[in-house]
Amino acid sequence: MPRLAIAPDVPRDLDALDRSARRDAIVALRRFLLNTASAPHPERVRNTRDPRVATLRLADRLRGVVVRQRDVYWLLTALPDAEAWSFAQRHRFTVNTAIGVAEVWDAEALDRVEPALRRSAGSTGARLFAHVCDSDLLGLGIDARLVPLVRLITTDANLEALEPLLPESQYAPLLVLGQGGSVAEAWRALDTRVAVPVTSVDVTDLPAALERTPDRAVFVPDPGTLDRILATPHWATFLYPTQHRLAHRELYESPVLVTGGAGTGKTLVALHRARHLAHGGAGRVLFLTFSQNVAGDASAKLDVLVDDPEVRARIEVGNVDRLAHRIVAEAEGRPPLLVGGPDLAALWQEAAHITGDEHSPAFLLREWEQVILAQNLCTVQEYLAAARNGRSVELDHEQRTAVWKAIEYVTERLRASGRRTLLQLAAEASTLLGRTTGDLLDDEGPAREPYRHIVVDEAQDLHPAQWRLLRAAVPPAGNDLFIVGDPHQRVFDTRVALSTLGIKAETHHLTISHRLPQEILSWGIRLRGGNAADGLVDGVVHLFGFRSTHPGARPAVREYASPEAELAGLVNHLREWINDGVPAEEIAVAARTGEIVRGAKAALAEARLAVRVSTLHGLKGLEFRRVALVGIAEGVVPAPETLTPASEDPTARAHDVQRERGLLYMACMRATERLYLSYSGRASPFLPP
Ligand SMILES: Nc1ncnc2c1ncn2[C@@H]1O[C@H](COP(=O)(O)OP(=O)(O)OP(=O)(O)O)[C@@H](O)[C@H]1O
Repeated sequence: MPRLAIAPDVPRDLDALDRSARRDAIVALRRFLLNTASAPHPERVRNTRDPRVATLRLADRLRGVVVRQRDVYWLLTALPDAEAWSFAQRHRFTVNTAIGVAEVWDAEALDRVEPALRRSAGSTGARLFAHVCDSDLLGLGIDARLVPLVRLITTDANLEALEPLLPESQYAPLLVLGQGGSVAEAWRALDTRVAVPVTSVDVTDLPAALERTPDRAVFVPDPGTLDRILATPHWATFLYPTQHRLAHRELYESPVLVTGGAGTGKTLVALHRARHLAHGGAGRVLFLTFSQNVAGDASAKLDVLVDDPEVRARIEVGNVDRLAHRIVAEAEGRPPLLVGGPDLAALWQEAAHITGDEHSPAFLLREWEQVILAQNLCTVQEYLAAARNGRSVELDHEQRTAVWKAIEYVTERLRASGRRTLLQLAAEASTLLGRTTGDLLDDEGPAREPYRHIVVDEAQDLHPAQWRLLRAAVPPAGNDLFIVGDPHQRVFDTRVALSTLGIKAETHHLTISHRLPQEILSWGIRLRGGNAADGLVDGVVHLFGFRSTHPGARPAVREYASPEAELAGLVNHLREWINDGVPAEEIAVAARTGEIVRGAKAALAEARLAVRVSTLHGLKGLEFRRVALVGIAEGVVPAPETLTPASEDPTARAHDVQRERGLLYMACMRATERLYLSYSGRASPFLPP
């Protein structure tokens, strides 16, 4: 039986066909897989650079190009006859000598650029790779036939022009060396191309190389798998090498933390990891994300990703608040009551008052959440002795006693009315779990298994009380916690290093955004300030090396004379987008305040533009082709009422400003294609000049 591996271009090529040609091609591929009498036969092509190349006739005037070795056929593309023959003649195929991945070369194009490179090299003695010896190039897997060409490269521009002609496993190390990086740095770049680590490489074994190249080749064991691959998006089948390596490792001895900039595929890695763990069958998998909104999105993606209903049933999707709610409800026999925002605010007002208004309600709330609940301090003695990390205003013994009294006032009132906050619920739930054998974790009945694996998305915004709950919800063992997050996109007030909570995680970092065009990404980095962010990791996470795979349009920033003119401008802009052919459901509009959101909703409803409108927070974890952010004005972003007065606590204020900046940055980073921002009056101070 032939074994078929398909490249990511194949589903795209078939999608571009008319219906009947597509259907014929799929039927032909099914026959090929089943090796029936009517299956297409490999047909030799004259004058190929690689004798293993052949074509398969898939439909009328349509051919698939395959590279064949032993029983394996690597289907690269499906094209009209003449184009398929030309593709087959132009390309050659190799196995990278350093990392063992399969490589595709447009050899004809490389032959064509050689004379130009030789001419430009003749006019200067400068050589971009003069500082690198041949053995280092060869050691990095640079193809022996490419080395003479590399020696002709004189400038960065020469090298950049070669990018589209080279396999990424060749270009990535050359780029680093060309920019003056060391051989060790070039190795690190090459490492991003490794999905399956290898100890020794047999360059003659293409089938083995394909197994190590999951972004370029996926084996199709049966027609059912073929149908699934053709029916699902690229991300469901073809993970990029680092993503694949992270998601598919058999065993992580300790918890894992994957950080990375916006659109680097963290959520996709987390979803693939959940599938991998559920397939392993060692026990239930809990996939947690921050809000119910995003949980719905994750659940839909898992439905696409996991076709076996039994495996899918092992993965539960939720958010941490729901988990806490459920555990407390089950233990207490009824759903817990939550306190509403205005009632809680009133209680903090009263608490500030009874302690002589020495501290503002906001100060007391922060002290409660960031010191007391964060460290699970239960008595005044514990509080008096506790470290107050991140709080810059010193409190002496007497002041701490007064603050404790104020906090006790609020917690007593809550207790008396039987109400709790979500963080209290999380703390309560972890205490309850500590006393059970895990039966509180089960929806369906008592005495079932606790979770065996927890996968956490959007981890940057979890509070220590919530982390303690997650730690209690999964027994410490291999593959217990798989965590992904981006501290630069934090939108709440938590900046906790996992190690301080007893979660010693192995960390990994993703740097390539597959969502954002480079122009939006670069502009966003300027908005964010480019500086490091803390939280999750020990130390800080940098934006260094964060880049995109593709170019695009620069963000459009528009100033208007009045809020009314701004909304009229929004309507016009959205009409242009719709006229460009962008479906309304792929457009999002967002603003910082509920009032501006309401204004935008009314204006868009009147203009009959049915696009999604939300707060900036409401965009968390989502993505849209086009994003419009309105009211990005001074006095609105940052929202003044969320900022601690500098006179009260300058550190808290700096954190508040950074959180608001992170919120706007996160919202900008949702756009896959176009970003539009507008304001009336003066621009938000966060907008880069
Ligand atoms: N392997 C892949 N195949 C196809 N598309 C991908 C792949 N990886 C990432 N992408 C693209 O990048 C987008 C972002 O992926 P994802 O949502 O997982 O990123 P993220 O790092 O979680 O982003 P954020 O932190 O901003 O929420 C995907 O929706 C998809 O468009």
